[in-house]
Amino acid sequence: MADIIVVYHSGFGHTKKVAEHVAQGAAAELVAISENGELTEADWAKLNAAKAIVFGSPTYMGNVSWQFKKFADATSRIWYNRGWQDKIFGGFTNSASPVGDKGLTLSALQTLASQHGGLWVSLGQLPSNTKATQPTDPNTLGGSVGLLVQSPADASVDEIPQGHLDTAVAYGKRIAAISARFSAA
Ligand SMILES: Cc1cc2nc3c(=O)[nH]c(=O)nc-3n(C[C@H](O)[C@H](O)[C@H](O)COP(=O)(O)O)c2cc1C
Repeated sequence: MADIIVVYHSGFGHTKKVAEHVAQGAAAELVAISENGELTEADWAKLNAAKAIVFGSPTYMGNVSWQFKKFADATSRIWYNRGWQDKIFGGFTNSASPVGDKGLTLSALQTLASQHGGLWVSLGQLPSNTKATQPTDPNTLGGSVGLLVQSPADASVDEIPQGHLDTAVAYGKRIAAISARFSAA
């Protein structure tokens, strides 16, 4: 099984695209939360065996999607048994507005990781925030807690700004590098 799992929900494909880029950077396996907010038993086994878990959700109405929340609540038995204690965690969200209350979603992801006794990986990248900033630059949304991505409301899945996707790959690489440091020799 893969050392790193990116578990995500995506209603319309944009967050899936972000998840694919995080997974590319982390050499991770993707696990999709279904439209009913569920995982297969095989997927749960992958999460339980992973060294690192990366949570991904679109921001819907200023928080995670209900499907992601259903998944989060379904981890309560694992929480009780401390099944994910001391795993590495990261998280990302994607939404239409540059801000769009994405911070609340990231905070929910970080809190979920913390409830499980996890070690949270911040974004670890400087913001691109000068007048000269271009859409191809990294971290133009200035995230720090985790990865923020904007998919403008009229953007197709193929129109997510490249800089945001590059930032996703870099975040995945950081999670993999930190995970490797925590691996038993
Ligand atoms: C029910 C719903 C609520 C949304 N709420 C927000 C929001 O609070 N902030 C925001 O910036 N975008 C919001 N959006 C836009 C989505 O975050 C955006 O379209 C995102 O790319 C969807 O990702 P997905 O294709 O993975 O589902 C909302 C969209 C939907 C369908």
